[in-house]
Amino acid sequence: MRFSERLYEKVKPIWKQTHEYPFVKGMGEGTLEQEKFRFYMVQDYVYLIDYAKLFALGAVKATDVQTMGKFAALLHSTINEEMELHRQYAKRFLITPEELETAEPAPTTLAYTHYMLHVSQNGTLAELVAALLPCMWSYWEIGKELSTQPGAAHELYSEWIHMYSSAEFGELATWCIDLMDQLAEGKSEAELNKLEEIFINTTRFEYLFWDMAYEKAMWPVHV
Ligand SMILES: Cc1ncc(CO)c(N)n1
Repeated sequence: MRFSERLYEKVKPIWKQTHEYPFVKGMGEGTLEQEKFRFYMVQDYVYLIDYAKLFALGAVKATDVQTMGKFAALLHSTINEEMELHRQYAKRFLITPEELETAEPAPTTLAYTHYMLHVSQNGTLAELVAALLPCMWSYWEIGKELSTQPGAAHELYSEWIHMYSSAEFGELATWCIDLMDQLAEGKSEAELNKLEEIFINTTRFEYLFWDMAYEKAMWPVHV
Protein backbone atom coordinates (compact mmCIF):
# COMPACT_ATOMS: atom_id res chain seq x y z
CA MET A 1 0.00 0.00 0.00
CA ARG A 2 1.23 3.50 -0.79
CA PHE A 3 2.00 5.51 2.32
CA SER A 4 -0.53 8.16 1.20
CA GLU A 5 -3.23 5.44 1.08
CA ARG A 6 -2.37 4.49 4.66
CA LEU A 7 -2.72 8.16 5.65
CA TYR A 8 -6.00 8.47 3.79
CA GLU A 9 -7.46 5.39 5.48
CA LYS A 10 -6.34 6.65 8.87
CA VAL A 11 -8.07 10.04 8.66
CA LYS A 12 -11.16 8.94 6.72
CA PRO A 13 -13.49 9.39 9.74
CA ILE A 14 -12.26 12.97 10.25
CA TRP A 15 -12.66 13.81 6.54
CA LYS A 16 -16.18 12.40 6.61
CA GLN A 17 -17.05 14.64 9.55
CA THR A 18 -15.43 17.58 7.78
CA HIS A 19 -17.54 17.07 4.65
CA GLU A 20 -20.64 16.90 6.85
CA TYR A 21 -19.74 19.99 8.88
CA PRO A 22 -22.35 22.78 8.49
CA PHE A 23 -19.87 25.30 7.05
CA VAL A 24 -18.79 22.96 4.26
CA LYS A 25 -22.32 21.68 3.63
CA GLY A 26 -23.64 25.23 3.70
CA MET A 27 -21.27 26.30 0.92
CA GLY A 28 -22.38 23.31 -1.13
CA GLU A 29 -26.03 24.06 -0.60
CA GLY A 30 -25.49 27.78 -1.00
CA THR A 31 -27.15 28.42 2.37
CA LEU A 32 -24.09 29.40 4.41
CA GLU A 33 -24.49 32.79 6.11
CA GLN A 34 -22.31 35.34 4.35
CA GLU A 35 -21.01 36.71 7.67
CA LYS A 36 -19.47 33.34 8.45
CA PHE A 37 -17.85 33.21 5.02
CA ARG A 38 -16.50 36.73 5.51
CA PHE A 39 -14.93 35.70 8.82
CA TYR A 40 -13.45 32.61 7.17
CA MET A 41 -12.01 34.62 4.26
CA VAL A 42 -10.10 37.00 6.51
CA GLN A 43 -8.78 34.19 8.72
CA ASP A 44 -7.86 32.09 5.71
CA TYR A 45 -5.85 34.99 4.28
CA VAL A 46 -3.95 35.33 7.55
CA TYR A 47 -3.46 31.56 7.50
CA LEU A 48 -2.16 31.55 3.92
CA ILE A 49 0.54 34.12 4.69
CA ASP A 50 2.17 31.59 7.05
CA TYR A 51 1.18 28.57 5.01
CA ALA A 52 3.02 30.02 1.99
CA LYS A 53 6.18 30.08 4.09
CA LEU A 54 6.04 26.29 4.30
CA PHE A 55 6.65 26.20 0.57
CA ALA A 56 9.65 28.50 0.98
CA LEU A 57 10.96 26.17 3.70
CA GLY A 58 10.30 23.24 1.38
CA ALA A 59 12.56 24.85 -1.21
CA VAL A 60 15.25 25.25 1.48
CA LYS A 61 14.97 21.60 2.56
CA ALA A 62 14.69 20.08 -0.92
CA THR A 63 17.70 18.06 -2.03
CA ASP A 64 17.20 18.37 -5.79
CA VAL A 65 16.66 21.31 -8.11
CA GLN A 66 13.41 19.98 -9.56
CA THR A 67 11.73 19.73 -6.13
CA MET A 68 13.13 23.15 -5.22
CA GLY A 69 11.57 24.63 -8.36
CA LYS A 70 8.23 23.01 -7.63
CA PHE A 71 8.13 24.48 -4.12
CA ALA A 72 9.03 27.87 -5.58
CA ALA A 73 6.13 27.50 -8.04
CA LEU A 74 3.77 26.54 -5.20
CA LEU A 75 4.86 29.60 -3.22
CA HIS A 76 4.22 31.75 -6.27
CA SER A 77 0.79 30.33 -7.03
CA THR A 78 -0.32 30.57 -3.40
CA ILE A 79 0.57 34.24 -3.19
CA ASN A 80 -0.52 35.29 -6.67
CA GLU A 81 -3.41 32.98 -7.51
CA GLU A 82 -4.94 31.48 -4.39
CA MET A 83 -4.57 34.63 -2.27
CA GLU A 84 -5.85 36.71 -5.21
CA LEU A 85 -9.15 34.85 -4.79
CA HIS A 86 -9.25 36.08 -1.20
CA ARG A 87 -8.34 39.64 -2.20
CA GLN A 88 -11.18 39.65 -4.73
CA TYR A 89 -13.64 38.35 -2.13
CA ALA A 90 -12.38 40.95 0.33
CA LYS A 91 -13.13 43.68 -2.21
CA ARG A 92 -16.74 42.47 -2.37
CA PHE A 93 -16.91 42.64 1.41
CA LEU A 94 -15.32 46.13 1.35
CA ILE A 95 -12.20 44.94 3.18
CA THR A 96 -8.97 46.61 2.06
CA PRO A 97 -5.78 44.58 1.31
CA GLU A 98 -4.16 46.30 4.32
CA GLU A 99 -6.98 45.22 6.61
CA LEU A 100 -6.66 41.69 5.29
CA GLU A 101 -2.93 41.55 5.84
CA THR A 102 -3.02 42.99 9.33
CA ALA A 103 -6.08 41.11 10.60
CA GLU A 104 -5.64 39.54 14.01
CA PRO A 105 -5.43 35.75 13.84
CA ALA A 106 -8.11 33.85 15.75
CA PRO A 107 -6.80 31.36 18.34
CA THR A 108 -7.30 28.38 16.00
CA THR A 109 -5.57 30.14 13.10
CA LEU A 110 -2.62 30.98 15.33
CA ALA A 111 -2.39 27.45 16.75
CA TYR A 112 -2.65 25.83 13.34
CA THR A 113 -0.10 27.99 11.52
CA HIS A 114 2.36 27.87 14.39
CA TYR A 115 2.11 24.09 14.63
CA MET A 116 2.84 23.79 10.90
CA LEU A 117 5.69 26.26 11.06
CA HIS A 118 7.17 24.50 14.08
CA VAL A 119 7.14 21.11 12.34
CA SER A 120 8.51 22.61 9.11
CA GLN A 121 11.30 24.57 10.72
CA ASN A 122 12.48 21.82 13.02
CA GLY A 123 11.69 18.65 11.09
CA THR A 124 12.69 16.86 7.91
CA LEU A 125 11.30 17.56 4.45
CA ALA A 126 9.04 14.50 4.86
CA GLU A 127 7.64 15.99 8.08
CA LEU A 128 7.05 19.32 6.34
CA VAL A 129 5.14 17.58 3.54
CA ALA A 130 3.12 15.55 6.08
CA ALA A 131 2.12 18.85 7.72
CA LEU A 132 0.98 20.57 4.53
CA LEU A 133 -0.57 17.63 2.71
CA PRO A 134 -3.98 17.62 4.48
CA CYS A 135 -4.41 21.29 3.51
CA MET A 136 -4.08 20.70 -0.21
CA TRP A 137 -5.59 17.27 -0.31
CA SER A 138 -8.69 17.99 1.80
CA TYR A 139 -9.45 21.26 -0.05
CA TRP A 140 -9.25 19.43 -3.35
CA GLU A 141 -11.60 16.71 -2.05
CA ILE A 142 -14.04 19.31 -0.70
CA GLY A 143 -13.81 21.34 -3.91
CA LYS A 144 -14.58 18.31 -6.06
CA GLU A 145 -17.51 17.29 -3.89
CA LEU A 146 -19.03 20.77 -3.83
CA SER A 147 -18.55 21.25 -7.58
CA THR A 148 -21.58 19.02 -8.23
CA GLN A 149 -23.80 20.87 -5.77
CA PRO A 150 -25.97 24.03 -6.00
CA GLY A 151 -23.22 26.12 -4.36
CA ALA A 152 -21.15 25.71 -7.54
CA ALA A 153 -23.54 28.19 -9.20
CA HIS A 154 -23.97 30.43 -6.13
CA GLU A 155 -23.11 34.10 -6.65
CA LEU A 156 -20.73 34.10 -3.66
CA TYR A 157 -19.47 30.53 -3.29
CA SER A 158 -18.96 29.55 -6.92
CA GLU A 159 -15.48 31.11 -7.24
CA TRP A 160 -14.26 29.36 -4.12
CA ILE A 161 -15.58 26.00 -5.31
CA HIS A 162 -14.20 26.58 -8.79
CA MET A 163 -10.69 27.33 -7.50
CA TYR A 164 -10.39 24.27 -5.26
CA SER A 165 -12.00 21.83 -7.69
CA SER A 166 -9.86 23.04 -10.60
CA ALA A 167 -7.52 20.73 -12.49
CA GLU A 168 -4.63 23.09 -11.63
CA PHE A 169 -5.26 22.78 -7.90
CA GLY A 170 -5.69 19.03 -8.31
CA GLU A 171 -2.31 18.78 -10.01
CA LEU A 172 -0.62 20.56 -7.13
CA ALA A 173 -2.32 18.30 -4.61
CA THR A 174 -1.37 15.21 -6.61
CA TRP A 175 2.25 16.36 -6.77
CA CYS A 176 2.28 16.66 -2.96
CA ILE A 177 0.73 13.21 -2.53
CA ASP A 178 3.36 11.69 -4.82
CA LEU A 179 6.15 13.53 -3.04
CA MET A 180 4.89 12.19 0.31
CA ASP A 181 5.04 8.63 -1.05
CA GLN A 182 8.52 9.20 -2.46
CA LEU A 183 9.85 10.64 0.81
CA ALA A 184 8.30 7.84 2.88
CA GLU A 185 10.16 5.18 0.92
CA GLY A 186 12.68 3.26 3.01
CA LYS A 187 11.71 4.99 6.25
CA SER A 188 11.43 2.98 9.48
CA GLU A 189 8.04 2.29 11.04
CA ALA A 190 8.91 4.71 13.85
CA GLU A 191 9.54 7.47 11.31
CA LEU A 192 6.35 6.64 9.40
CA ASN A 193 4.39 6.83 12.65
CA LYS A 194 5.80 10.29 13.26
CA LEU A 195 4.69 11.38 9.77
CA GLU A 196 1.27 9.88 10.39
CA GLU A 197 0.94 11.74 13.68
CA ILE A 198 1.71 15.06 11.97
CA PHE A 199 -0.74 14.30 9.16
CA ILE A 200 -3.48 13.46 11.67
CA ASN A 201 -2.81 16.65 13.63
CA THR A 202 -3.10 18.98 10.62
CA THR A 203 -6.17 17.04 9.47
CA ARG A 204 -7.70 17.77 12.88
CA PHE A 205 -6.71 21.41 12.53
CA GLU A 206 -8.48 21.55 9.16
CA TYR A 207 -11.68 20.44 10.89
CA LEU A 208 -11.12 22.95 13.69
CA PHE A 209 -10.61 25.73 11.13
CA TRP A 210 -14.10 25.17 9.65
CA ASP A 211 -15.50 24.98 13.16
CA MET A 212 -13.78 28.22 14.12
CA ALA A 213 -15.19 29.98 11.04
CA TYR A 214 -18.70 28.67 11.62
CA GLU A 215 -18.64 29.90 15.20
CA LYS A 216 -16.66 33.06 14.30
CA ALA A 217 -14.53 32.15 17.30
CA MET A 218 -12.11 34.86 18.39
CA TRP A 219 -10.40 35.00 21.80
CA PRO A 220 -13.06 34.71 24.52
CA VAL A 221 -11.18 37.24 26.66
CA HIS A 222 -10.35 40.83 25.80
CA VAL A 223 -7.59 43.33 26.54
C1 LIG B 1 -7.19 26.38 6.31
C2 LIG B 1 -6.83 26.10 4.89
N1 LIG B 1 -6.39 24.88 4.56
C3 LIG B 1 -6.05 24.61 3.27
C4 LIG B 1 -6.13 25.57 2.29
C5 LIG B 1 -5.80 25.24 0.86
O1 LIG B 1 -4.73 25.93 0.41
C6 LIG B 1 -6.60 26.85 2.69
N2 LIG B 1 -6.71 27.85 1.79
N3 LIG B 1 -6.93 27.07 3.98
